[in-house]
Amino acid sequence: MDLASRPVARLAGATRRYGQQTALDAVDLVVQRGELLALLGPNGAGKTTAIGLLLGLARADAGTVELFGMDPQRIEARRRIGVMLQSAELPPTLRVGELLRLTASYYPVPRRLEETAAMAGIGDLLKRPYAKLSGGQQRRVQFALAVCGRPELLFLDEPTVGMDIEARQKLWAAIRQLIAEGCSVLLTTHYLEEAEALADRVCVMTRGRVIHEGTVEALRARVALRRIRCASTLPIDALRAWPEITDVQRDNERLHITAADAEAVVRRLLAADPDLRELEVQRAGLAEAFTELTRDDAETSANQREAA
Ligand SMILES: Nc1ncnc2c1ncn2[C@@H]1O[C@H](COP(=O)(O)OP(=O)(O)OP(=O)(O)O)[C@@H](O)[C@H]1O
Repeated sequence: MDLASRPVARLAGATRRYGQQTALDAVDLVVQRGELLALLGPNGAGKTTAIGLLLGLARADAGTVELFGMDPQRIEARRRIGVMLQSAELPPTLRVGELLRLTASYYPVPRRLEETAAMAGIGDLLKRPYAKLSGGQQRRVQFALAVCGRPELLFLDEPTVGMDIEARQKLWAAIRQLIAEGCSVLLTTHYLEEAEALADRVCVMTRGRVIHEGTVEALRARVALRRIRCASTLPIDALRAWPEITDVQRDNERLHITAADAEAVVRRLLAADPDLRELEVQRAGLAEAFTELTRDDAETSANQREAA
């Protein structure tokens, strides 16, 4: 395999246990060069554990873990990554500019300080002590520290938690710029719109296992649901009784309906309410697909437990 087509990070059959708890159960996962892979899953799914193995913070009990084809604890591998974890313990008295200079000094070809600061939107914070910043500002500084070394692979563990909408949009733009430069990214997030906005591929985990892997489109397509919106006075209790409808909510005069067979529902709606207006039909998004997948998996596991 030539170097360019080799994955930048790889878990193969990786298992990690904590006492009786299997946090990762024979997980296969690869991050290819230049892609953004979003790791999704409910709390406790094993996302942080998977990242911890790839960072060499913990060892796998079984299976293979590689960063650039090497053991993740090798310094040659570590110099090529940038990391933004959920919690960061940084020296509180250092000023932001000092922190950036110090971190950049660990890398062979770091970015210029001004470039990093512009990328993370922290140009006005460089002289401030880190501990005095707001939570959202600290997250931006942590992002700057993760990218200052011009990493080939960036780990972002729930990077936009605590950020306001504007800060989140700016961070997304910076991530897109990094991808355009050829950087690979492994991102975990609970915001499905974040995965939808950024990811080439998504990997959905629950209870230590990967239950789906593919493009955002492929994940959406696994759920055939459509979202129907319209303005109508039809009572939702009556609509809930229609077998074609999966879910229905009312927001003032607007109805929000989820259904697998949208055409059948639309025909029935139009027949039932001649005054119906503002009809819209859309494919369901990642949120519905994700809920459906994790519910299916929970049901399958419950059935397996019953059968055992
Ligand atoms: N150091 C540890 N000691 C004991 N159990 C742990 C440890 N780290 C993780 N676990 C357990 O392993 C499982 C997976 O946890 P992990 O933090 O990887 O999940 P996650 O998908 O990152 O969750 P979240 O979305 O809440 O961050 C959980 O059941 C957790 O309790």
